[in-house]
Amino acid sequence: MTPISFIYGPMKSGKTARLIGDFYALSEHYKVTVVRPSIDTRSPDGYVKSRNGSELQCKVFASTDQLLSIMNASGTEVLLVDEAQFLPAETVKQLIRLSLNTALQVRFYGLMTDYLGNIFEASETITKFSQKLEPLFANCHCGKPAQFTQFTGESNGRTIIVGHDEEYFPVCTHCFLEAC
Ligand SMILES: Nc1ncnc2c1ncn2[C@@H]1O[C@H](COP(=O)(O)OP(=O)(O)O)[C@@H](O)[C@H]1O
Ligand SMILES: Cc1cn([C@H]2C[C@H](O)[C@@H](COP(=O)(O)O)O2)c(=O)[nH]c1=O
Repeated sequence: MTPISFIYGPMKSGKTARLIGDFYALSEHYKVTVVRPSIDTRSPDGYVKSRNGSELQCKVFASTDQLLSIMNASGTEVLLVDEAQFLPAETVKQLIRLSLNTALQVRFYGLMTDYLGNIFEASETITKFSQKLEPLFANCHCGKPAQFTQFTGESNGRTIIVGHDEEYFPVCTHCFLEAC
C-alpha cells in the first residue's frame, strides 16, 4: 500500500463517505484508526458523518501530541484523517516522518481549496508529500463536475467558517470563476 495518500475534493463530493468505505475494506487486513481535528464541528462528537447518512466512530484530537498518543494506544497501522485541511502543517509533517520511519500508512481526506480558491496550507503540504493523489468531484448546479466550493454567507474576511452547510455549494470551474 501507499505510505501517504490524499483523497481531496470540494464540499459534498463524498470524501467522508469514501473514508467510511475505506475503513471497512482496510480493517480486514490492518489495524485502522479514524481521526479528525476538533476544529470541525460538522460531524457529531466522536464520529465522522457523511451526508449520505453513514457514520463511524472516530477519535477527535486537538494537538499533535494527542494524535500521537491516540495512535500509540491503538497500535495503528493505517491512519485515516478526515477534514485534513484543518491540520497544522507541523502535524502533517510529523505524520509523514512517522510513515518514513515505521510501516505506518496515512490517508488524508479533505478540501484542497477554500471558497476563495486558495489552497489550504495543510493540503499543500499533504500534496507535496503524497505518493497518491485522488480527486473527487461533486455535482455543480449546472450539471458539470464540481471541483470548487462557493460560499454565499457573510465571511467578514475569514476563510475558516465551519458548519454553515446551507451556505456552501460545490461548483465547476466555469461557475466558480463567474461568481468571483
Ligand atoms: N444534501 C446533500 N448535499 C450533498 N450531498 C448529499 C446530500 N444528501 C446526501 N448526499 C450524499 O452525500 C454525499 C456527500 O457526502 P459527504 O461524504 O458528506 O461529502 P464530503 O465529505 O465530501 O463533504 C453525496 O455524494 C451524496 O450522495
Ligand atoms: C470551503 C470551506 C469549507 N470550510 C469548512 C466547512 C465545513 O465545516 C468543512 C468542510 O466539510 P466537508 O466535510 O468537506 O463537507 O470546512 C471552511 O472553513 N472554509 C472553506 O473555505
